[in-house]
Amino acid sequence: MGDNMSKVAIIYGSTTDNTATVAKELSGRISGSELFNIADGVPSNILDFDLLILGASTWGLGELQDDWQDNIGDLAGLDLAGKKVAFFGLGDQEGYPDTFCDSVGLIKDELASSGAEFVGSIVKEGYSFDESRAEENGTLLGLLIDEDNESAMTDDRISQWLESMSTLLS
Ligand SMILES: Cc1cc2nc3c(=O)[nH]c(=O)nc-3n(C[C@H](O)[C@H](O)[C@H](O)COP(=O)(O)O)c2cc1C
Repeated sequence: MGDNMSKVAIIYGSTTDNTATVAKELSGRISGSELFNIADGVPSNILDFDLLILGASTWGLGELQDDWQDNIGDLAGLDLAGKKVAFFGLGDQEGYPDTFCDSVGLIKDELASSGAEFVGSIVKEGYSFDESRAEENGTLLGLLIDEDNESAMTDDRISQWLESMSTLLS
């Protein structure tokens, strides 16, 4: 690993472990990345990282996962100028087709004036939801995973997303 490699933090919030599982998978596939649970608060060394990969599930009807809800204000209060931020979200397209992975869009909105540059959007292909705050103009704001209905697609979705991120991760 060279000195120029981006330092990557993966920060997740997860209620029933699905987002945690994907976060761990990403962490295993992004060499040198560090993994944090937002339930422990915003990492004290967060400003040491170049790329923050933020992962959240969606609860209620389009609501932010609880641990993110408790801590998003602290993250949004930081100056993230010069940082890149990417997203992944866990949701249920069949049960919640109008709020699929909304948490991703909610976190992005909270960070709108943080100075961060948002990266990791990907073409929407092969999903079956109606509406999502994680979608902007036909593009997905990040990696969206549906463990409830399409767990067999998770591995490929992760691989395709990491491939699209490869220049940022090298
Ligand atoms: C009560 C309840 C509400 C939910 N609301 C949404 C929702 O609005 N949008 C969505 O995409 N998924 C929703 N889900 C699905 C979860 O986000 C999904 O199961 C996810 O994988 C959970 O991830 P976690 O275990 O990391 O918390 C809901 C699930 C439950 C049980």
